[in-house]
Amino acid sequence: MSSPVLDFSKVSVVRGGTRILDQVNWVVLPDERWVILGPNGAGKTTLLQIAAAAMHPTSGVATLLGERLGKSDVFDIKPRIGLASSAMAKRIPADEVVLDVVLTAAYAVTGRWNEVYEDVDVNRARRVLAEWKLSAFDDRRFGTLSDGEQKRVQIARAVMADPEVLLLDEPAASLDLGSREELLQLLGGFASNPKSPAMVMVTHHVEEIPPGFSHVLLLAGGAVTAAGPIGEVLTSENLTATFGLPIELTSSDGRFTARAA
Ligand SMILES: Nc1ncnc2c1ncn2[C@@H]1O[C@H](COP(=O)(O)OP(=O)(O)OP(=O)(O)O)[C@@H](O)[C@H]1O
Repeated sequence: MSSPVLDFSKVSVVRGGTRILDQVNWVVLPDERWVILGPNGAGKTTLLQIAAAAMHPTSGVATLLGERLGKSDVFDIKPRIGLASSAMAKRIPADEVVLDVVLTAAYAVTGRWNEVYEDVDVNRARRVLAEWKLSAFDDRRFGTLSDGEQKRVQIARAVMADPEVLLLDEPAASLDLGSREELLQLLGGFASNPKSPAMVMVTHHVEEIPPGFSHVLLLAGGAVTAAGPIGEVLTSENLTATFGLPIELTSSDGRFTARAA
């Protein structure tokens, strides 16, 4: 068995006297694609922050890519992790050209400064932009793109550095139906490629789970209500327990729909 990319053991986070994460145990292997699902305030973003080495647990042990958080230098771990989130997007200058937004990821900075880019990096950035259907936008300024295009640029930027794990915080939030479906198709294609890194995606909606995702972690009140292969764990019963109201789940062709029962 290959080594885990993420290994959480009894991870808890306490902030201002509130227990935000409660004894979370979670293991992610390189070929797995996880969805983290749960209601507002469940602790999903906090869990992702730890997975991104952006926050340390109050107690418990988080091991990222074989490095124990708190014992290893986060500056060694962070470049190996790709993170796309709206918080990250806010740090991208609105007047930055899309090609540079992606290119700067190779140098772990936001905003072009004095770096001299190698042809090999420029070629890779163009390839990644094409992969995320962004070739037509490479000379556009980031701030002029639609929400859907900006989300794809964020992901392309995270993929550019060739991460060993790709973390996506609500990539489909605020997208219209067409943009959402376009993004889910791209994410599904990426997830199905065996060469892609491990993936973890936070979402509020089962409708936003791309086809090809393999596992789900359900979180409520900071605690895991269920975790494991999607086929076993994503059930009406587990969603009912997680969201605290009767929910009926239906699935078709690898996609899911949920509504109050
Ligand atoms: N510094 C803090 N002090 C106290 N409470 C905090 C702090 N940071 C976060 N919280 C609380 O922790 C809980 C979990 O937050 P988190 O953002 O991880 O949840 P989430 O599942 O991502 O929520 P959402 O779906 O609404 O984005 C929330 O109730 C939040 O108010």
